[in-house]
Amino acid sequence: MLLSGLTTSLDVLALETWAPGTARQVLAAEPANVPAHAASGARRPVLRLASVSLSFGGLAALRDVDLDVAEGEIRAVIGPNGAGKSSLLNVVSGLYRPDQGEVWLGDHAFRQVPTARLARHGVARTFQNLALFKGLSVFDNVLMGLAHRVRVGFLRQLVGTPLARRIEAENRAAAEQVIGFLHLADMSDRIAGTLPYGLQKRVELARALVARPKLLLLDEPFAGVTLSEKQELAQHVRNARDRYGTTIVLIEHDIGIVMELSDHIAVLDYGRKIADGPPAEIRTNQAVIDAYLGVAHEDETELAI
Ligand SMILES: Nc1ncnc2c1ncn2[C@@H]1O[C@H](COP(=O)(O)OP(=O)(O)OP(=O)(O)O)[C@@H](O)[C@H]1O
Repeated sequence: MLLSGLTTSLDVLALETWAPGTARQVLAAEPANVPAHAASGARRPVLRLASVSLSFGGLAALRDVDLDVAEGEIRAVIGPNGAGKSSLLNVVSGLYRPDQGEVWLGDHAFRQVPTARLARHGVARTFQNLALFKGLSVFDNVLMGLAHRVRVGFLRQLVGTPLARRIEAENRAAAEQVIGFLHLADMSDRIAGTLPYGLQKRVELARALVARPKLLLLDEPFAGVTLSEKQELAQHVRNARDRYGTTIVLIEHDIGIVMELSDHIAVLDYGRKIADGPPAEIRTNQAVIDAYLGVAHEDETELAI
């Protein structure tokens, strides 16, 4: 418990923190161009993809994709099966290194985002298949969302000290806060694996939010949950953006919920971005309609454009 608890106020110890305006640029494998928003003085996007291409053998999963996601936005990335959605999310979270292009997290430009330092760059993600510790309580699962902030060696030195106790108290308070915010307080002591699937998804959201990420990546957050759970979860996602100002990027097949929830939607088809705009525009975009009608999956055409 102490180990998972020892993290919070050690913002001081974070190796690198997200500090727009003051952050140094790191790890640009090649010299990064100054992005247009910086040159113009416009507010910088929280996430930017610049000409990102990725291929597997001869197969192009992403082709020259640009994407700007503004602070506080809920941005969905949709597209038919195999369009490149997961590839895009995996590039943003550093699991894949693009063949070409850059990913910008605030002021930091990367050819390959360093997965191990994702949290320190203010990014959290959830996974399509739940990645909870099923044998731990809801509370302990949420605490784990803070476990990245302190180095283990330092943490050992701290055990038993007043600082350690203070950090643990702060972590527990942060976990309680987000658990309450997501209406999970009644089941805080329950073993996560015993909860209905929709609630487990909510616990995963709580764990991703506890460190107050600037950017939250949601990988098919509504897959496998019931209709009413979907509505609840969507409301929680919206509340998280409203309360914490979290910028959210989600990939999702349920177009109905995407249309309701998103401020903007980017559409991929065969690895190319074919549209990007507010839901009303996407709904009537002919290239999008053609892309969806070109595949014979009912769940995708349901949204039907
Ligand atoms: N690790 C990999 N190795 C080889 N090919 C891959 C790999 N990951 C993705 N691909 C291929 O890249 C293309 C894009 O796949 P991706 O999973 O990104 O699409 P998607 O839009 O997320 O699809 P889905 O909706 O079915 O999950 C597909 O043709 C896929 O087969």
